[in-house]
Amino acid sequence: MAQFHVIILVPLLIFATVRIYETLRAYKARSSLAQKNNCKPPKKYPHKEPILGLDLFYFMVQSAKKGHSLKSLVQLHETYGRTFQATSFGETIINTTEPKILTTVLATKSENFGVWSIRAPPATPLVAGGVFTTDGADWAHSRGLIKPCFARAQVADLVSLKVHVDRLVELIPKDGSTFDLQTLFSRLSLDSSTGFLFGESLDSLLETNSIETEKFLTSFNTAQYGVGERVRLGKLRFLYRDKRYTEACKSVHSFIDNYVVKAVNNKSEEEENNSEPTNPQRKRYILLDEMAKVTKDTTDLRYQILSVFLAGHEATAVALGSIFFHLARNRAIWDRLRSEVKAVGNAPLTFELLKSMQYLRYVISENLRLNPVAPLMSRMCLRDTVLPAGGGPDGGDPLLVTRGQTIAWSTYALHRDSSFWGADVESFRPERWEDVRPRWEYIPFGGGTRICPAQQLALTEIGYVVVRLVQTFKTLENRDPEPWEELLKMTLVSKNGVQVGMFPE
Ligand code: HEM
Repeated sequence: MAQFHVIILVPLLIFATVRIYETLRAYKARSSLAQKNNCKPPKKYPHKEPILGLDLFYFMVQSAKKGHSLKSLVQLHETYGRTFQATSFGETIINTTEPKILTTVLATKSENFGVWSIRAPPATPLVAGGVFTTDGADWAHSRGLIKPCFARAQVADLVSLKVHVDRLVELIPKDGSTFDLQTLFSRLSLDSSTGFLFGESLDSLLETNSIETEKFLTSFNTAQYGVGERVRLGKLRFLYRDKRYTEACKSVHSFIDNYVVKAVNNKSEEEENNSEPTNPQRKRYILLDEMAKVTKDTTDLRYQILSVFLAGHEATAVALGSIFFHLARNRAIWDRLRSEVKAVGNAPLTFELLKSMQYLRYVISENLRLNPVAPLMSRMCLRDTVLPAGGGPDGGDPLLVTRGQTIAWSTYALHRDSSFWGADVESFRPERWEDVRPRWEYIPFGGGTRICPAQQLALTEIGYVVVRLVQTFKTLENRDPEPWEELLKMTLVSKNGVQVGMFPE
């Protein structure tokens, strides 16, 4: 018996001693790092329940129910400053809108911060790999796979987009009757992104969807809703047990696998015969075809492509929706935009022409300021790191963040910092872009190493769609008496859609 105790107790004692030693060593190293760099602790949220931080969680849940999550975050920053520490289910969260911290986390020391532990667990099994959820070497592999496809040559490919926009224009009632423009933009974005990603558009604007497409869309919505719920639940995500979620993920995989197998077979055949694609549709840049040049692993390809689809399939539609939400409520802005569009006459809408239209750029930028598509972002700290600001009572001193802490920022709140943007932060005023030159105060596409690879593609597509609609319709009328109400999914959309009436030229 005594021998048994020794066998059990000695290893336990050694293990405990090693752990205590390691903890003390880490504590000492952190203290000396903080001291050497004059780090100060950040301002703290005054939790009533400081262990799990349930009071703040409850406040945010109530805000979400009222559709005020983002406004509440702005208020929290107004009260506690650009950087403050809070607790969420026992974990430390550094909330910030400090540009100096964002530069460090996203660019200069980005290798010390990751997304895997934040994004991968809730997104599994829908997406188990790929650019959006991985870090380190896996992320570099995925980013390398998609890079060639987002090069400028591809961005300027507006021929395919024209076909989809023609269909959208067809579907808009010409007698001024009320309709939801947001729904049409969602279908446009879906058609254009699937064409570019899979090589075959879902053609949802044709209203002749196959049963498979309908099933895919329903399954994808269910799966995406499930991912959203799991993100919201955080550590408690194990409580989310919905069989429909697992079934939907399987159904999405089987739909995507058809495209993957087709792309791999095509590429293998071309490589065997040393030939070019015979199908003219596949002569343009298609993300899946480009990826199949590098890997023929169908499971890897499934997650690589789904990852990009998840990140980007609705972003353009969301941005277009909020632009028209504001245009419908601002006659003077619509008129000024029309003057600029009229001035270009019938010139072909190329990448260069769209880029040269200054007021169009102002309208798009102002919209992404006021309604950033991805309003909430975060990173997990992977290695102890000294941040250049965020410490001390006014947040002006360096701050040490340690492994396992989360840095969270609300792009929505950052874009409403009145000390940079002025007192009229809540106004949709494209003219402000005549004077402001933001750097890290404005990051609708993120920044640094993980900046959105599709930024140019998205801006070109948005510009093209706006110009086409302004060319085709002389009047845009708002048919929704309500102000903007937030609907926070993975993206930020208008809860009531974009209810408008339009009259052609
Ligand atoms: C207005 C449109 C869009 C906006 C505002 C936008 C914004 C963003 C933002 C904020 C990020 C996160 C960066 C980070 O984690 O720090 C991101 C990442 C990403 N976006 Fe976009 N995006 C848009 C359109 C698209 C489109 C159309 C696609 C693809 C077709 C796309 C593909 C991606 C991918 C793959 C990533 C992950 C990059 C990485 O982690 O390395 N985005 N985007």
